[in-house]
Amino acid sequence: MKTTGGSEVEKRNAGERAAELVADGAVVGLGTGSTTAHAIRALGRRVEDGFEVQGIPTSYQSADLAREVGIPLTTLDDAAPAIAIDGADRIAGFELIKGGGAAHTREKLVASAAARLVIVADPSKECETLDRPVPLEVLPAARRPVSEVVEGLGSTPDLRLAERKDGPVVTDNGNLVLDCDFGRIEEPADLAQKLASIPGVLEHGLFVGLADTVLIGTETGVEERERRR
Ligand SMILES: O=C[C@H](O)[C@H](O)[C@H](O)COP(=O)(O)O
Repeated sequence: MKTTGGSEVEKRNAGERAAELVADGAVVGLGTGSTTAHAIRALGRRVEDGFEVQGIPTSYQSADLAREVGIPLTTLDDAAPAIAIDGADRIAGFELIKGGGAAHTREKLVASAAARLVIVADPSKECETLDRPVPLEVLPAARRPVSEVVEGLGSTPDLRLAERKDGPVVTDNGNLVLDCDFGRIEEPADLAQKLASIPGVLEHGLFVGLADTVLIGTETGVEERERRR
């Protein structure tokens, strides 16, 4: 259920601008997805030019790409990111739905540890009110009980199926993903709290109060928004 409606130029403009925001010597959280990939490649080019950064990946995808472009990797055990760069599936102001690539658990961990979270996206991700299914990463043994609780909250959970294998998507952490459609989410903070309290839910894809900067790439440049604290 990836929602990658934007053009590569829009994504690249956002990603490359985010890479410019990284200071020499910084530890950077490396998000997942097609837009963040542009930021990782741009950071790799800066590293080739002598820039020193260390990346904390949020998935196999971002770790492999970082290695490919020469970004040294570290972990949250060893370093705290000054900045994290990540994509989003839906953006309403500074509130997000993430997890279209099933990476939202580690993405939220790294984003929460970072001093600044920069979101990169194309204009197709923007909306007035969050309105897409919210991914939940759930322990395999918790699929049925979690589904029942989520149904009680007014959603019909949908087990995410793999595209190139029979059966479900299995996350990088060995769990399942339930995509839960709540319609228009008028109170994301309230829903986030309810989802976080369900036993067996590792993490949900609502990111509330985490994003500091939103970079929307366009065909000709980047629109930048900074959250006032
Ligand atoms: O699990 C995946 C992530 O939350 C991605 O950051 C999100 O799906 C956006 O990906 P993309 O930039 O490819 O649209």
